[in-house]
Amino acid sequence: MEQYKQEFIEFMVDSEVLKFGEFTLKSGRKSPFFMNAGGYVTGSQLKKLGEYYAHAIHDKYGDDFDVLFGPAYKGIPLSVVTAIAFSELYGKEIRYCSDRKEEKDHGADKGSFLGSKLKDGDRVVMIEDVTTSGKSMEETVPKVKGAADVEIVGLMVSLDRMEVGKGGVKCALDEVHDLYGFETNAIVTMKEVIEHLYNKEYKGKVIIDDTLKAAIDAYYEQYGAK
Ligand SMILES: O=P(O)(O)OC[C@H]1O[C@H](OP(=O)(O)OP(=O)(O)O)[C@H](O)[C@@H]1O
Ligand SMILES: O=C(O)c1cc(=O)[nH]c(=O)[nH]1
Repeated sequence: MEQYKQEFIEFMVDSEVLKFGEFTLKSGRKSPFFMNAGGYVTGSQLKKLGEYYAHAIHDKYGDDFDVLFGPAYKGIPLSVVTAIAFSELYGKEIRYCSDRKEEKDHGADKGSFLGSKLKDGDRVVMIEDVTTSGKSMEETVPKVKGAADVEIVGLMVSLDRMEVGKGGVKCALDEVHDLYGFETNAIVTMKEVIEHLYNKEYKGKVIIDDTLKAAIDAYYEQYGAK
């Protein structure tokens, strides 16, 4: 596994963003792990997070795009920190845009979006923390396409949870690709997280031990891509 992937996994652990326990997901699935991107809270964590995303996006999609779109809520800080990092690292001014979960009915920014207005001809990169079942993309892509005549270049998530989409067979990220025709990529996959943390000491502690690994395996029996 590449060095930056190992560093990113350790960054998630150090930032207490990668959690193990019992969590109910947006899709209703009950998962023994959860990546809480809302847990990046300090200036230096957010700066680093933006840099990881900017590198990954530049690597996969280049810089020929105009807007980073992050779905509410956690996509809002993700798109903001990545737009800052992109300008610092690559000297390219990318605008950020996000949707609102509730429509705003007053002020100069009424409507369902915040940040930059989407314009005809914009090339858009979608940015998310995770795609689990694809539900969020299913809700967001029509909103983005409905706002202007834009082209979605691709989606970047930080963790590919490697779960089936709503079709029940393919990985959700592949399903999103098939459905909408844009590329989907992740900084790291859950397989890489397990490879890096299972039965290995990190800062004096084994984070994924046999018991936790068994719970993760059972989860993948049910929800892993077939
Ligand atoms: O692929 P899916 O099954 O849709 O799951 C992934 C989505 O679920 C979470 O959003 P959520 O709305 O729960 O969180 P937030 O409001 O904290 O961003 C996450 O941020 C993704 O957007
Ligand atoms: O599917 C989800 O709701 C979900 C999974 C995850 O790992 N992190 C998150 O914020 N949401």
